[in-house]
Amino acid sequence: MASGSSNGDTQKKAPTPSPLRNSKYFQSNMRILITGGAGFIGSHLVDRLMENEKNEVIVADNYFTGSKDNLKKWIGHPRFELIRHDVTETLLVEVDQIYHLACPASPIFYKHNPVKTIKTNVIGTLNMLGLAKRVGARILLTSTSEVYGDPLVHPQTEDYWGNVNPIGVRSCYDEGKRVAETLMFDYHRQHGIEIRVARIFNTYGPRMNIDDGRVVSNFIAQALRGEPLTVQLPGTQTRSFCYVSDMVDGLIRLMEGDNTGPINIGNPGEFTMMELAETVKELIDQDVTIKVVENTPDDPRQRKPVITKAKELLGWEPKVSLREGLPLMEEDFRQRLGISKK
Ligand SMILES: NC(=O)c1ccc[n+]([C@@H]2O[C@H](COP(=O)([O-])OP(=O)(O)OC[C@H]3O[C@@H](n4cnc5c(N)ncnc54)[C@H](O)[C@@H]3O)[C@@H](O)[C@H]2O)c1
Ligand SMILES: O=C(O)[C@H]1O[C@H](OP(=O)(O)OP(=O)(O)OC[C@H]2O[C@@H](n3ccc(=O)[nH]c3=O)[C@H](O)[C@@H]2O)[C@H](O)[C@@H](O)[C@@H]1O
Repeated sequence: MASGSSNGDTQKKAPTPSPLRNSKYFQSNMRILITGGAGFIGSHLVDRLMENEKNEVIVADNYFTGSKDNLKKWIGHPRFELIRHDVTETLLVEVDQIYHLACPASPIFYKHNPVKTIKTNVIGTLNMLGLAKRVGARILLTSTSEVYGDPLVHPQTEDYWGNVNPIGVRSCYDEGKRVAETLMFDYHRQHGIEIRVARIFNTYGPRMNIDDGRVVSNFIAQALRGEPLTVQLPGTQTRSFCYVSDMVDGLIRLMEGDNTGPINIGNPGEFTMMELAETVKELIDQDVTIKVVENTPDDPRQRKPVITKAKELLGWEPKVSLREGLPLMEEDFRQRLGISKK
């Protein structure tokens, strides 16, 4: 039985997987569903899981912020399947593990249709838990550091309950993810489902949408186009940035380990947005200017993970520093924008 939940471990027996899984004569592969697998983190997770020849990967995505292009090297591969599917509808597949990522992550996208965002988080997670229950699959939710809201405790540990505005413009996402976490733990306690909950902190890397609107992709695209870097007020707000390969490694360790979580997965290096802009300017183009612009409501003022649990329980810590990761992302953005180095 998985451990690590301070929220009451279940006595329920987990649902049994398909009899074929234990068959003496049928050498089955591990079947893994990734919802949101056409997106930024999801497509890197697909790449990593496909490296293992014992894995079959099924991606279900509605392409709202993701794209087939992110998965083009796997389309047609015999161990890979891509389904256009919206997780707010039920999905009938036979799988052993579910990585449930489907949800727009950039604030400009999740605020674009907030009712859809909350449906994705609540109905989408209910549907995936129902699937996990029916087929006896283990399910991992990619929750977020946004469950801590505008945190009054700094840095953030997993036992902090957060400071979230329940009726604000970010609530569709942060309250949506909080309900998704609740559903995960209720299905675990009530039905014995094997759950894993990751609280992801700001992650960046190649394949982010160029016009995604998140800060690292904005600054890199702006620097490459020779446009001013838009630092939103006050500029002293902080974030901790994790490179995507480290994130994928953490998610797989969490799925494969014995701990339910929630576990913070992020890079504890903390930067103000002004420091991030200065770093991008120094690395990419010292001639670009920095322009201070209005912010959006309820923007968290500080964010930094405590990763003691991830270190102790998963043997995980990030390896790629911001100064190492930014040039890797710059290279990818240069190729996609067709801008070569001066
Ligand atoms: N990147 C980060 O910094 C970060 C931080 C915290 C949590 N997360 C979480 O990680 C997950 C992936 O984030 P990302 O950065 O790759 O974002 P992303 O927007 O690139 O990927 C999300 C994917 O989900 C798909 N999707 C959205 N709504 C869907 C729906 N209703 N049905 C099916 N598919 C749907 C999108 O098309 C996209 O492919 C999300 O759950 C996000 O909340 C990300
Ligand atoms: O890690 C997390 O938990 C969350 O992090 C991000 O949310 P946020 O930190 O608000 O992401 P950004 O939009 O990249 O903003 C980061 C900071 O940069 C600032 N910013 C953003 C864009 C910009 O052009 N300039 C700028 O200064 C914002 O005001 C904010 O303070 C993600 O987009 C969420 O999906 C994720 O759940």
